[in-house]
Amino acid sequence: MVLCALNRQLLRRSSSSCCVFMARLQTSSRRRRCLYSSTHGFNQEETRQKLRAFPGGSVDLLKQDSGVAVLTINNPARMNAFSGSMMVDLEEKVSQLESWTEGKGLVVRGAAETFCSGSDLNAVRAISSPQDGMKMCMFMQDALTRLLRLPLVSVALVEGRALGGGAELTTACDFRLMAPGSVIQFVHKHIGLVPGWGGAARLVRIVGSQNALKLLGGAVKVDPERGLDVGLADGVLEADGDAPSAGTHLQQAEDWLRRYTEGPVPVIQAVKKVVLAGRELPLLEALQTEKEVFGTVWGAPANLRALASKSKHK
Ligand SMILES: CC[C@@H](C(=O)O)C(=O)SCCNC(=O)CCNC(=O)[C@H](O)C(C)(C)COP(=O)(O)OP(=O)(O)OC[C@H]1O[C@@H](n2cnc3c(N)ncnc32)[C@H](O)[C@@H]1OP(=O)(O)O
Repeated sequence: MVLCALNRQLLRRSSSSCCVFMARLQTSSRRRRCLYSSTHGFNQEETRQKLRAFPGGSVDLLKQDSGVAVLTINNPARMNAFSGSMMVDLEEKVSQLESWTEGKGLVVRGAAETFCSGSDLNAVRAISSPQDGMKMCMFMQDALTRLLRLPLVSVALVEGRALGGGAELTTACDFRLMAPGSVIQFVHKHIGLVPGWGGAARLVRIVGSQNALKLLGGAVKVDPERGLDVGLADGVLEADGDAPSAGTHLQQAEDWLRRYTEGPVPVIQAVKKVVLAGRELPLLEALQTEKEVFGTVWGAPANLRALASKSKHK
């Protein structure tokens, strides 16, 4: 009796939070609600203005007809470190991707064959007050959480170095591909910090708490071999131009991603949504979300076409 009541209560609660999760998953042209609000002492617009005071570089978005977009962190003079204006750029590009109804995949990479060396240390020195540091942290946590929650299958193409916030950025993608000679390193400890852009929370989910503790506690240089070993890397690319068939690292990353993005947009987006629900929600809520998403593809054109073609899966 008590158990039944508890179950009913849990189901009611899970169904209402599942609706909230589903609403967040819906792509719309509206700007998404930020992870933080005034109750956390955060004002997104005010933080945007403050960050814009530290200009330099850009974050560039190329949406392609294939349904795969390329997001480039572009500040090569500073090894693609994030200036304040680039943080704002990133959040704006994430907003654009949230309303990209034709999108299926995303490659995140750095310009000039290196990934990203984290926050621009000049900006970090200038905004070293705890309050401003917190605001930057909340702004980037929001942008990177929304990046990972996009209904697109995303991959970080790591060439050169991914340091500090750059290492955190790789964890905001579904997959990581490492080029020969590349390094992912959570260098935070060496500068008296811990990750603040959500990188630690995501790292634990990717490699487990034992490995995360080793990587953060030892500020370990993760090369491709170690990346594969601990489960941080999902693949290693061939050296650019090594085999004529291999193509550039970007082409290799797009080819690698294709196996997950081939197919109708609603189906690919649905796959990402159910995995995301499983990753982020307690089981009952994840099941509810899976049911809702299932309802959007059941009997839909791609499903009916496949049934009519009597396809076999040999
Ligand atoms: C909140 C903080 C945390 C976070 O957000 O999570 C961070 O990310 S803090 C930043 C962490 N990153 C670093 O500490 C990287 C520091 N840089 C380096 O270790 C080296 O520069 C390098 C990335 C290993 C490259 O070394 P090298 O190949 O020898 O080149 P240079 O050192 O000459 O660098 C070229 C040029 O780029 C500038 N640079 C590099 N990284 C940054 C950075 N993060 N911020 C600002 N500027 C950066 C470097 O100063 C050089 O500039 P010039 O001296 O003007 O040529």
